[in-house]
Amino acid sequence: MLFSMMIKMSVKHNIFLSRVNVLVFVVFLNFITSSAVSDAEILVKFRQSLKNAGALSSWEENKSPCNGDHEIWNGVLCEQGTVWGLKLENMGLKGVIDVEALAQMPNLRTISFMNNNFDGPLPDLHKITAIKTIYLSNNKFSGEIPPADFSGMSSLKKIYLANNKLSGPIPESLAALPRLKELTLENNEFSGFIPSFPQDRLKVFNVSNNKLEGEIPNSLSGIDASAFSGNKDLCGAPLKACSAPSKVSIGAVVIVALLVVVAIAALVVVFIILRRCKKSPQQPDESTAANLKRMEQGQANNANASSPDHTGQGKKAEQSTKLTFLKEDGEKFDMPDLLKASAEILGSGVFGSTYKTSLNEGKMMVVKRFRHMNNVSKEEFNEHMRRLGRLNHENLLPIVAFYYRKEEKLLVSDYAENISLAVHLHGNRSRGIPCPDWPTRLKIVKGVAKGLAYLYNELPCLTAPHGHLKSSNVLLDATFNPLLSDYGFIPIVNQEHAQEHMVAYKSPEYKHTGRITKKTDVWSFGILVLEVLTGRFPSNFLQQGNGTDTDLATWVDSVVRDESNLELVLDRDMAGTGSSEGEIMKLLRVALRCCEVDVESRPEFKEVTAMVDEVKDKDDEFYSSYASEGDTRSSRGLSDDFHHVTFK
Ligand SMILES: Nc1ncnc2c1ncn2[C@@H]1O[C@H](COP(=O)(O)OP(=O)(O)OP(=O)(O)O)[C@@H](O)[C@H]1O
Repeated sequence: MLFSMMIKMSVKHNIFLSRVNVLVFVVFLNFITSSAVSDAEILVKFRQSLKNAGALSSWEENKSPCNGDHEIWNGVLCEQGTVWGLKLENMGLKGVIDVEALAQMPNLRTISFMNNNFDGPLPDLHKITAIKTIYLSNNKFSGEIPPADFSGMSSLKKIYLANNKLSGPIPESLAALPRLKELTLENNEFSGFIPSFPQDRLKVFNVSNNKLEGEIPNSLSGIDASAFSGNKDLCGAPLKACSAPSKVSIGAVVIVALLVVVAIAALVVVFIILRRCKKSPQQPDESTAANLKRMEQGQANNANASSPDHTGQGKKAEQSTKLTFLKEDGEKFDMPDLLKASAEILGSGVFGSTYKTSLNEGKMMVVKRFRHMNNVSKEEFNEHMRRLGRLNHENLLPIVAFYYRKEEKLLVSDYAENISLAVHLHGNRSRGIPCPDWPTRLKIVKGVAKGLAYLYNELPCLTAPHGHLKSSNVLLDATFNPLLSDYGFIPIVNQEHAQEHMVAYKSPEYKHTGRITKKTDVWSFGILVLEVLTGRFPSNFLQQGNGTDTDLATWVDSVVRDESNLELVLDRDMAGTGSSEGEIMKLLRVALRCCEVDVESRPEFKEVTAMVDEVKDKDDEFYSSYASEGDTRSSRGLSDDFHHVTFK
């Protein structure tokens, strides 16, 4: 308060301040911001080794990252003017995590770099000795973790490393951590035995879908079996008992030795044949590879600056880059028209990168590259695109044109002026990104429901008509009208990629039964509405396979069981909520019903649309009758312990 008053005074009466006053002010300023300034310096240095760090452009060394408990910089968590956490999620970050820099921040207790593109070995985290929670899931970290990498980290309570490509043994030093409560290592390539974690301390534990083998340590026998599923050769409680080792007879040893000799001989023969074949190699499809390369180069050049290709090679590439248009009306152009303009990268998603570019007349277009649709033939792809191209609804982003090549596909669409819901919910306020108020959020939710209902009607053959509903795929036009994007892709995305990345495959039913259903999009819609109302990233709330449901819905459900707690879950930045609590609660209950883990109890989308239609932006006399039935609506299983899923 005093600080802001002084700033105001200094601006207003600047010219009247005496030299002495200025001096006193500067000394005072230095005194109260000294620790924040040093955080700023460290973080600016930390950012230098990151790539694709556009989301951190608010990090300016001469500005403090925090104002009291409020963050000024994007992605920092503040307490009493100092940075206690970094939450750099979903930012497409790459490069090197400068641990040396972070180790200099005495108050740093939590870091999350989830859902980015970091690769290479896991950073040497034990240098940040006082750290309590580390979230690095959903990146591309790979390689072995040295056995002693976590030694000495006596404060460490939570480590999330799921969905990376980490390999080798699970480090012994992890099992030796004295305070470790939560550990997720699922969907990696860890091999060998599970070390012996001390009994009864781990509340969240998951090592499913690795290459682990051997007997599960006794201390972990009480954990749900799903936490160990999908491994190479694990046995013992909670899985089936290990079979006793059988005695090996001399005869068996002789047979195995003989087999080995035969196998080696066969390998030698194959080797000789291969060497002979090498003398007349088959030529690779040069033209395809080269054309793609040229096109990629064209795009890369254009991502930086306007650079039309005047070479003969460029001409060849132009010829091979014919766009197929999906609508009769509307301007026609070709790939070189898009590539001539200077393109700006909007971001990199799970399918590839997305660029904004402008046509000759200045019309903004968006080109999205897909790299994970290789298994689909040209005919299938064309047919599916034409089916999507026939869709027409005010809440769908139309696909204007597409381009097919075996190795990659491009989709062209109009540019949505206000980018996406994700940007407005989680974007940087200090960069002038407005925060939508309650009526705007309700308008967006209603539009999304309409768009989704239309998809259910028009694409009845698709199990999940959208399949990838999330806030960055809800684009916003100039009037904040929502436009769904990336819909209807499930049939054309490579299965393994879809399973790993698409929202539909993260639904509870996919986790439990390996299937998605007609109600999977209903679940995604529920999660999206909760994100809209709470302002929280759903990916911060991971669902674990050990019996404790810890998703965003469970957390909200457990807090608003007592409706007077509504305020505790609502986004604090959402304005315009006065006299609307009843209606907000109504929408929240609809969202929770959509998030029923049990697919049977989850409503059909038609029902959801009707319920959303009823929500108004102001309370009226109907609210009192609604409130009396409110608690009976949700039958979700509730978790007592939801603290471990909140970021703090
Ligand atoms: N037509 C468009 N107009 C404006 N912004 C867009 C458009 N299409 C995509 N974007 C924005 O560009 C960014 C990158 O989009 P992209 O689709 O590549 O990634 P994503 O939505 O984050 O992830 P995913 O690949 O899973 O959909 C996102 O912020 C997205 O909202």
